[in-house]
Amino acid sequence: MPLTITDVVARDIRFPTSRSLAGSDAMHPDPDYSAAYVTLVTNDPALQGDGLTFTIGRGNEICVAAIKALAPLVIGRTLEGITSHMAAFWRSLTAESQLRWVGPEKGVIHLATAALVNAVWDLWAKSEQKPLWKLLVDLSPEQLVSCIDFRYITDALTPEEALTLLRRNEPTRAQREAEIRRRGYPAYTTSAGWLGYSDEQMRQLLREALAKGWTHFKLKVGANLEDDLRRIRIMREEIGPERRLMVDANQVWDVDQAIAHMKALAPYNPWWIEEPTSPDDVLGHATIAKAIAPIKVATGEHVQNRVIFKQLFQAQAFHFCQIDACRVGGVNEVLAIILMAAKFGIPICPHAGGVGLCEYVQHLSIFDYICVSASLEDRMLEFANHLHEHFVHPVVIENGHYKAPLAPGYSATMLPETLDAYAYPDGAVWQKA
Ligand SMILES: C[C@H](O)[C@@H](O)CC(=O)C(=O)O
Ligand SMILES: [Mg+2]
Repeated sequence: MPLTITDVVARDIRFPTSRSLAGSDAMHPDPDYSAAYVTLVTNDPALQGDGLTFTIGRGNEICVAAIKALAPLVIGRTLEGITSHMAAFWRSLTAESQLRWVGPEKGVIHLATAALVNAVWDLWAKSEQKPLWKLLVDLSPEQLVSCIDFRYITDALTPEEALTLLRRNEPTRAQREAEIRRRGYPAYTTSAGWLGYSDEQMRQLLREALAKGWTHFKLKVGANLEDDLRRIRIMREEIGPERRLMVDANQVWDVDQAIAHMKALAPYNPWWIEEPTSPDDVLGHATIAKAIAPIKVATGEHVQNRVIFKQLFQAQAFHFCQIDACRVGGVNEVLAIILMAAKFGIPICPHAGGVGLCEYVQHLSIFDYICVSASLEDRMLEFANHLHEHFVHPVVIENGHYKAPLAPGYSATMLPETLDAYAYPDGAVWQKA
């Protein structure tokens, strides 16, 4: 009997993080970290696929509705039927003849696609008894390329070029895998620098983070210049002149404002400015990047699909590619972006400030290192220290590094008691509120 998806359960899970201001930034001062959470039920009671897409509260119910709209495209399909034609499966979701109109390949419908597609990859990895990164690492270059829908990107990356990029490092995959299993993947922390934290709280968290061995720190900016200057001075004082400091404006500025603001912060030696302006403004990013050099530009958590990433690469508009496991349409599209980044020589530093994102992106960076980039230079995973206790296999951090996850799957499976208690609006946590 082939493994068949018999049902799709979509849940609205929300955590009241706005009460502590964890996750706050200049554009999103009160996020309730949330997940539109998918379970693929199969004809094997011992095997299910779990996936999620990340939102920050209100609107999560819209993602759940979109998942329900896509579910009939998945129910009744066999895992083998999907995985043997991965690119066609992905296109069957993103190019569905009527649903496409409410995208295409962007916004709520694409977030929902990510939840479903990631759940399929989780199911595949669990059925192979491998963590997702290892499933990817064990696929041949041909198999990896066959997972990608190249529509709209062949002017930047052809399937043949993707194959060449993957074959380049194939003979040395094993040594990098051994290294990652031994040392883990380097990371930076965002957890001390949320915008809503007081100066005292920030100092305290920075001291704790330094004691734990963190060497790279991100600070939220963009409220007003006076506050930003005070907060960046505090962070520099605490971490010293050598450690890396990155700032993140979460899209609040116009292009000229971003340039002026970053010139004012330049004396504190920020390494990158993240999301200085609208994520859709490719040429605006390029203008900012030119004007504020040597400060670099990072973006990606709101870049909606591989097409906009393609333009950012082509226009030399950014220096760090911050893929998000849920913003684009799941693992398949992430593979396309990782390969384009390799071709254009841009390092991948995934976005992970959200629930479940750290659990996800560790797999993507480990795959990138072993199979594609073969380099750790200027590459780091983000770490945000929230809500990991709700996962069956939470991330493990040691001395500023993610340890390679070893449990089968894509690591986004939540505990059953979490799914009950944090269900919105009926779970105990929300009923009490
Ligand atoms: C609303 C989120 O917490 C956002 O601020 C995360 C983010 O920008 C990041 O982690 O980077
Ligand atoms: Mg950010």
